[in-house]
Amino acid sequence: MELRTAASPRDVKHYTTQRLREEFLIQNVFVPDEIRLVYSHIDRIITGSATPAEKELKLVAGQELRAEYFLQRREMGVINIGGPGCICVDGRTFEVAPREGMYIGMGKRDITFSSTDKENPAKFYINSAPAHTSYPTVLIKREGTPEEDVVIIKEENKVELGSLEQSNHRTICKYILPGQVESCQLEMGMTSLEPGSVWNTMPCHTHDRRMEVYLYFDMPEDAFVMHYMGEPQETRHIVMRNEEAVISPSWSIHAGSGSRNYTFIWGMVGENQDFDDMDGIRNEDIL
Ligand SMILES: O=C(O)C(=O)C[C@H](O)C(=O)CO
Ligand SMILES: [Zn+2]
Repeated sequence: MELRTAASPRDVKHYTTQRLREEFLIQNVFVPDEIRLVYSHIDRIITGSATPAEKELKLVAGQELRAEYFLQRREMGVINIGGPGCICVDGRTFEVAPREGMYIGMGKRDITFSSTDKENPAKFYINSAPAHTSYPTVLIKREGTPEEDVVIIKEENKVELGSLEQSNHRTICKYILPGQVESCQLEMGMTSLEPGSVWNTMPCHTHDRRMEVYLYFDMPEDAFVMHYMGEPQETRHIVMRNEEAVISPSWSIHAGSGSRNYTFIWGMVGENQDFDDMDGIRNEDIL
């Protein structure tokens, strides 16, 4: 597991392009037949993936957690951005179709990932955070009929906003948050931009009580997103390619404009789970 330390805004404004990328950008997120994880000291979020192709992959705690098993003191959210696959949690197998997710509660010991078709492997994107209690483990679907251990995302949690005129027409689909899927601190969701719209999270915001990680995807090789970070009056950009993630400290804006439309997964952890607790920054005030 790779370790990233926290960073002060007073230092970050002096970073070169390369240093900014080393601290905040996560590349090679999905590697076939590997579980790859990055541990950040910022709210101790773990960001990573399981990409089972030829073989089943088992999640283990590793040296860094000094735990008997990965979720001994943690919770995790997973969203599959690849082909169909399965996640087995303590002997119970969940079939996870493309764009479906899971919340796996603290205390679940044995977690394995597999793909249905090795030619079109599942790509399980993972966010995990420290937890204090165990909430139910559920499969999260965007549509369908609720069943035992299966939650359907409520219509009120599919929020369309922005406009083509402002190049930011998009839908925020909230997978894990209070009232939808309960968790200790983790919130996760997926935002999809309409064709012709390229701006996410604009007008932008900060939220001092939560940090956030974005994973950009659904982009061809030659496309990119200029991801903007930094204090609102000290903005910097990171050029991001398909299936790369970026860490955003609580003091930083997190927005992007792409060379075309794209999709991204956001994950937040921290002091509260109030999605609307944001400090909006007026377009006139950003520097
Ligand atoms: O496009 C957007 O706007 C978002 O998806 C915003 C993120 O969900 C976010 O930053 C939540 O704090
Ligand atoms: Zn945010």
